[in-house]
Amino acid sequence: MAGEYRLLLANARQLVLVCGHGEQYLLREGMARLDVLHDASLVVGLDGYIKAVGPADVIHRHFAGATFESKIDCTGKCVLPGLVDAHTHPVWAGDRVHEFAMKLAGASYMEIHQAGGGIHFTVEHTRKATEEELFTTFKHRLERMRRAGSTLVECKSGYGLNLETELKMLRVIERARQSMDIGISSTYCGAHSVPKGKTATEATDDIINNHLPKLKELQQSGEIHVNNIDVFCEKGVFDLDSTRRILQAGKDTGLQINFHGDELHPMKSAELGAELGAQAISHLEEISDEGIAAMAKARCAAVLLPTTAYMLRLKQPQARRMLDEGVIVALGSDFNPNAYCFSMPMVMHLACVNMKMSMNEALAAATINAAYALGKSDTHGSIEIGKQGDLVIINSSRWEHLIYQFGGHQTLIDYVIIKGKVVYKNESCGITSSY
Ligand SMILES: N=CN[C@@H](CCC(=O)O)C(=O)O
Ligand SMILES: [Zn+2]
Repeated sequence: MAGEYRLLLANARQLVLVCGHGEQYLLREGMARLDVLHDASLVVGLDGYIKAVGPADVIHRHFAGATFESKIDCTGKCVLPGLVDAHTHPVWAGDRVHEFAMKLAGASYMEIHQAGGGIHFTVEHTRKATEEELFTTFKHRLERMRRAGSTLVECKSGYGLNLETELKMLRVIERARQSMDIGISSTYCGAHSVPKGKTATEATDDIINNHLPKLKELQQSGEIHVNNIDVFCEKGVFDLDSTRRILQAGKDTGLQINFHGDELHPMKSAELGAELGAQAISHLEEISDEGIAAMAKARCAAVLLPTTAYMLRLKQPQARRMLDEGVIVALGSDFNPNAYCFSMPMVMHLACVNMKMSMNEALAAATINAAYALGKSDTHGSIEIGKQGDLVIINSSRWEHLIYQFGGHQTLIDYVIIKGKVVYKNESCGITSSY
């Protein structure tokens, strides 16, 4: 076939499609048995979308007369879909390394929060930071996520709590969305905590009467693009009733519901999310049996966050139980000043070891199911014709090394590609990493 294309990935030892038949998400056997091609090639068009994928000899014959802007020889290497990070808090000032020391010494997350630290500490610093300062650190964090293989990232506001700073954060996210080669799903999380000086009811009223109408106005004028609405539904933060009011109001303005629930205490958040038609709920360490059944029935994705359970020494979310009962399980890094981790490969490793997922399940949860949690599985999360050419090339002959080598992704990942464009190339590209 003649014509001009953006990229040819040639002769990959393994090309991990994840799925190949337009699936929106994977469950049980679908997750357990991923689609993998051997000795395969792939073509991305000038528009950044995948045009062909298949056995190397077939692709090379078919595209014999074509020209490519770039060609990468993947002999002996593996190609995977770009990873999708379904939960991050990446815009903030004021790290909390001192609180990490306090937690190691025995303080709980909520003890620090109730004493005015935690989210409150970060809010204080984020309110003072300029938009430029926030953008600079955010950009750097997105670059680090990309180097670890993430090509689509959910990004929350939530360290402003007042309208002015929430909008500042959303503008910073919008700037990255427009100026950087990375997929972003933007989340308004003004109900991340009850701001000092307000009751939860006052904060709820402020969000519904002031924040959401302003957000709608800015969405309509095209100044910002927000995809999801989030609330921290937790004892001592927003109770079930306030959560319901905020999420419903957000849904009424056209946002997808995607919120924090059942993390530290059983709140019946899962049941609420299923009832409201939430696209996803995160955390769920304390989910009830009824909540699991309700989420499975409502096709509401469970975004599990292994770093949080690990760092806060919480009980692990019941991933096995959810998988067995037909819940759509996704993964996120939860990058934030409490859980400082950019790396989805490390998240997958923790999900396997601590939550007892298989490597196939973890990869499906970090690709197609994470894309589903963001309402983006039409374009992301698997290697299929018509989807975005978002790809990761690792220098190993078996893709599982990406999970197996805990912290090894920095050496393993040779290239990260978004819409067929190389956005990261490893300096030490070419050195084998399987030993
Ligand atoms: N649990 C609520 N939100 C975050 C933590 C945010 C923070 O502590 O700054 C989470 O998902 O873990
Ligand atoms: Zn979170």
